[in-house]
Amino acid sequence: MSKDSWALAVDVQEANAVEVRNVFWENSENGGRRRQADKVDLAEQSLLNKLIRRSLVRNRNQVEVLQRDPTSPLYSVKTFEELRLKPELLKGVYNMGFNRPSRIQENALPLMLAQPPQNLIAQSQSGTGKTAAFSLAILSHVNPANKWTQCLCIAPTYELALQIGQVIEQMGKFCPDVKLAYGIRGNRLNRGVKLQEQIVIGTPGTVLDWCTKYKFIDPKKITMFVLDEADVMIATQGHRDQSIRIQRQLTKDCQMLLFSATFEESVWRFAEQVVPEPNIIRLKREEETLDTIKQFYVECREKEDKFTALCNLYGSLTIAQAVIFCHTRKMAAWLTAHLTTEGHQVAMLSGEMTVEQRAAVIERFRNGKEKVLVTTNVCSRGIDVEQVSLVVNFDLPVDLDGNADNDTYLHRIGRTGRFGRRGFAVNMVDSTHSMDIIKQIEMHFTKCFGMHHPIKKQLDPIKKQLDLLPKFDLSSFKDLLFPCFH
Ligand SMILES: Nc1ncnc2c1ncn2[C@@H]1O[C@H](COP(=O)(O)OP(=O)(O)OP(=O)(O)O)[C@@H](O)[C@H]1O
Repeated sequence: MSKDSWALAVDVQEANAVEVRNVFWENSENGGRRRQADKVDLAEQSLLNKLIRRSLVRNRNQVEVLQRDPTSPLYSVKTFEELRLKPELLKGVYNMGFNRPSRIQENALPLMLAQPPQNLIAQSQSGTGKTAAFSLAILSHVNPANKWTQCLCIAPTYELALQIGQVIEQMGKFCPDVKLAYGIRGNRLNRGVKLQEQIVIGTPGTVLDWCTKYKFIDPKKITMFVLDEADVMIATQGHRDQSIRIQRQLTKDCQMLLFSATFEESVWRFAEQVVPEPNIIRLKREEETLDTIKQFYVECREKEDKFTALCNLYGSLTIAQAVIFCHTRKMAAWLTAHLTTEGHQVAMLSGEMTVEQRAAVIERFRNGKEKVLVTTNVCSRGIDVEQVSLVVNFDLPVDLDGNADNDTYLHRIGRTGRFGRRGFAVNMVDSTHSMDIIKQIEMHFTKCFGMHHPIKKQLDPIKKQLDLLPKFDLSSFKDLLFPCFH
């Protein structure tokens, strides 16, 4: 790869842009330079998260609750029984294997089920139980005897809407009279029909058409409106306005609930437009640190040299599990092909794969079928595999200007303090520029954490203090890495 190649910082983009791109320049055959983009949109990322997640994301951060009426008592529940749910619904919850409410559910559920109805804006990271929470609120809210739509739920894409629908169907398994319909493109109904399903889940465009153009739904009879994935919603062209137009059709007594995994200023402004007089619940993400990570760098001359270094490390990589990060999918493909030719079994995540294919690769990796995963930054979102104890930055993370991308570095190798899993990071340095980047990263984290987290060139001097992964054989690292140093 050319030395001046660069990649966008994913975290920055996620906050600002419509889509996440990993962009790079490469020399084309006719000598010109070509721009390539590895795109993953936020809705896909969110779907990927849902497809691969089977349990709650553990989180120790405190929930912040901001009540509209600060004088009213703050309810929180530790058990589902306390919510006084219909028995068939409680059975559905237990049937899903939920024993007790998650952190966010402890506070959000009593608020959502309160009488008179309360509006809510809730933010917590992906996987903390938001979907399950509002699914329970929806099922508890609707009256099965009334054969009209009472609850509208909108999500950014067809696939995300289906995921929510599946949770509601599973949770409502013992509530046979509650029905749901999907307001998604391609789901055509005859003109003049009035929907009898109590719940409609869909995408903003279709749901808006069903309410206004086709009148399959009477928006004045909607008593609960749920907007999921607000951050993804506003990043999708048109969805923001359509969501607001749906909301304007509803009565002022309709209960409005909005959920988001992140809360930048733009999401906040949107949320305030959609949810009047809200109660607010926030659960902050646990900070990642480098405290338990041993970091090294290896000096190489060019990519072939980096490849040799990697092959030398390979035996150690596969004792535990490793993720290797490349700038671009082209580099990831090159590396995967070469590792495979050498007889190594590796998995690769690539931007060309469908979200289902990516989920399947992550699943196999999680189950240990492959020990090494090669990926680009963009594709790696959604991977949180506890047994990954080694991260290799085959290419160092840089931002648009070619400077060190510290956030991405932390995201790749950092761990949440609580679980404190030990880790090991190897950075491949192949130019004076990348040496400069490694220095920038080191300085940044020293300043930032007020503590020196050295990125060592040699393994040997600190080898003795490394009580690393129990099964890790460091001697092989040392011997095999050194040939690569200048
Ligand atoms: N109380 C609970 N007990 C055990 N598991 C739960 C509980 N609530 C949710 N889960 C499970 O945790 C996982 C994440 O939950 P959920 O999908 O509701 O989170 P989320 O915050 O909506 O995530 P996303 O933002 O990705 O949609 C799911 O597999 C879900 O079945």
